[in-house]
Amino acid sequence: MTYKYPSAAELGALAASDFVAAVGPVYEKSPWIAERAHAKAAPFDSLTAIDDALWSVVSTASEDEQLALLREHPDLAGKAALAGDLTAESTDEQQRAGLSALSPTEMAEFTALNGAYTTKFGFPFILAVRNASKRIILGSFRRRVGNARGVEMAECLAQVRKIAWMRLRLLAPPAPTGKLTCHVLDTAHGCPAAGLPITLRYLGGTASASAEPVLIGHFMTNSDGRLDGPALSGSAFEEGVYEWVFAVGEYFAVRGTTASGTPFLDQVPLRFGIDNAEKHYHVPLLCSPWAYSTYRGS
Ligand SMILES: NC(=O)N[C@H]1NC(=O)NC1=O
Repeated sequence: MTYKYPSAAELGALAASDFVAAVGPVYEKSPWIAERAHAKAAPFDSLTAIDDALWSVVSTASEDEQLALLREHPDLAGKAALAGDLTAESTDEQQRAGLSALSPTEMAEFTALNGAYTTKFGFPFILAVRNASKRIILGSFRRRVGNARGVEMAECLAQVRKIAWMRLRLLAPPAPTGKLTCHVLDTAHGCPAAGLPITLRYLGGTASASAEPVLIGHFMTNSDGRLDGPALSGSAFEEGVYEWVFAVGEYFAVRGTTASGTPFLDQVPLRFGIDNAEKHYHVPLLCSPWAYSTYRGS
């Protein structure tokens, strides 16, 4: 597999002006951060090393500089966004979160919250929204506007670092190493659920995704209650929202556990988010004809 992107080490070895041109935008309209990090600690051999060096500049900057950094951020669904006046990075993030398609009621709430928040704290509300949904964003906004200023200053700086990390990863995407697996256990009989049909669909890139689901495949658990291999791995495994549908009713009907022709648990849908496709996500299901539970396994 070939990448059109530089490796993290190539990015970290760039001369000062090229480094600032490439990495500068990860902190919104604040290239001084990349400049100082390069002067202090280049070259860097990994994205983590770049992230640490950038953050060390931000965390040791004066309070005035930190405030200036926060104030470079555009409001979420604010005037700049409406006027199409955002940086390329912010445009992408706000669009992916569905903020460019708000209903009039949602828009009115964002406008009111943006006003109340900025009046109270003197800087804009900041949240890393790339993989968030508008409901999650609004929930966080309503809660955080009630916080004390010191708490919000620290939270906004932490969010700014998250935004920078997500932007950094887009500059030099890591080789895909993650995978998705599952395991079904029959808690009515105390054994693996063998021969249980499962469907997997991809619902889109963000938690607000409402695009047509994409069928990834139909699977059947083996004698150990697992799939024979990962349902997704490598470059096919993308961040976003997925849904398993477990045919629990059919499984118990075939085993004769369900007396009635209308099982209580029929299909069990399980919608889950992947926010780091470099990781292994193991999604087990424990089920009986009457109950189920799940967790993020390993
Ligand atoms: N205000 C604010 O949080 N802005 C941003 N957050 C984000 O992820 N992209 C932005 O533009």
